[in-house]
Amino acid sequence: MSITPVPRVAVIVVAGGSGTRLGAAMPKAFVGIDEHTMLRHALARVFDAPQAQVVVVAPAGREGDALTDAIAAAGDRRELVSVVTGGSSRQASVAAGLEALWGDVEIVLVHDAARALTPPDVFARVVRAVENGAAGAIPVLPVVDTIKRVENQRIVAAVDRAELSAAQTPQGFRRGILDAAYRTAAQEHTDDAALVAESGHTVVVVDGDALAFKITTAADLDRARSLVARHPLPATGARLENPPPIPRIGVGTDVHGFGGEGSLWLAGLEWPGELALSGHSDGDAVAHAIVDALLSAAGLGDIGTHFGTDHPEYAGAHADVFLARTLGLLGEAGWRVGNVAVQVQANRPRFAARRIEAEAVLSAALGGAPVSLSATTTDGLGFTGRGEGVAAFAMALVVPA
Ligand SMILES: Nc1ccn([C@@H]2O[C@H](COP(=O)(O)OP(=O)(O)OP(=O)(O)O)[C@@H](O)[C@H]2O)c(=O)n1
Ligand SMILES: C[C@](O)(CO)[C@H](O)COP(=O)(O)O
Repeated sequence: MSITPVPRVAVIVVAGGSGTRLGAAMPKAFVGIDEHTMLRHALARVFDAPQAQVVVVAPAGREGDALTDAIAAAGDRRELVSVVTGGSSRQASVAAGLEALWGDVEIVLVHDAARALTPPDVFARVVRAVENGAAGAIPVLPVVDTIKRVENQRIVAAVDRAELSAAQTPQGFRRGILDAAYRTAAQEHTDDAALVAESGHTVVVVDGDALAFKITTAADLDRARSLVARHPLPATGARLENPPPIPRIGVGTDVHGFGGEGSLWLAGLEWPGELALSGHSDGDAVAHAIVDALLSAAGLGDIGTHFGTDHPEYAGAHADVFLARTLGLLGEAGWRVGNVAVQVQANRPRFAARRIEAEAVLSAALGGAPVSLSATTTDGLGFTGRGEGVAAFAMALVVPA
């Protein structure tokens, strides 16, 4: 009985670009989608299929960061990973990756780190097409817009979109064919299929995937962030099949001093006859601590990110405005509120008689999510004990919507 050997597959993950169109303060592959970088997300999906070798192409000076991401994604397959330094174009970066391939690799996939959410199925389709005899295979999606050829701001022709496809990665090739195409390339191309076609080989297409979109602009990054918020990466090296939706907790604190004008507003209630707190808004430390806890749980920054003093619309605003906006931010990112617990430290006001009322008001502002409130004094210690102000501490749980 003869056994057909399984071809050795390598993936070159190109992460060497600067990301000028994204305009972040760092090379694009190291921008965070959540607590993980774009590169880490791309590699998690690469490692979700068995590979013989993974070569990461990093921008000069960021090789160490790339190795950290690669090791985290590889888990117990650390020995498959290497990092090389990229070049001044994507093509030069792929060429650097090709130099690092092991001698026995037979099929090479080239993948953009910028297509960070590409599902493992797409890799499998590309490998299968090359295993079945194609010189090269790339994933494509149909073009959905009406296409025009434009010159000098004028339409000069309509282009039949049925003839067009949008190319994605990973792009896979027989190793010898890709090596030769890179050795003989006469010009710069934006993808590998173009070099292989230029060298006289036929490249076939397989179905692409909407999730394999390239993170090119700030809007693409927002889209990736909102998708990942609902399905975060599992722990180091773990497989991605059916990732469980993980709830997240967050913490928030706030402090305001007495000395504001008008009435006291605290925990969403007005307290006639009590000293007012000072602040850009109404100084409601309880509401603000809850906002911080919810934003922290959803990984959406903190109150200053969304409600800073540079937002005049929040001057004097009460809890309902802050909490409704926070609920909206969470919803856009794919989260709903599980519950909130908040504790106030203050000599005054006395919460015992109005605790239930405050919980109901805060809960209503959060779309009905349970809010529990407790209050304490500090035995005369600290600024709250001296009656100078109020402190609040909140914890929140958010769950995927
Ligand atoms: N010198 C380069 C340029 C690009 N790439 C990689 O090629 C992929 C596709 O490129 P693109 O999205 O165009 O990335 P950038 O070149 O970084 O972006 P921009 O064109 O906006 O500067 C990315 O994963 C990018 O890191 C690379 O490895 N080396
Ligand atoms: C390789 C690629 O992602 C396939 O769509 C694309 O060609 C990269 O090109 P870009 O022009 O540098 O974005």
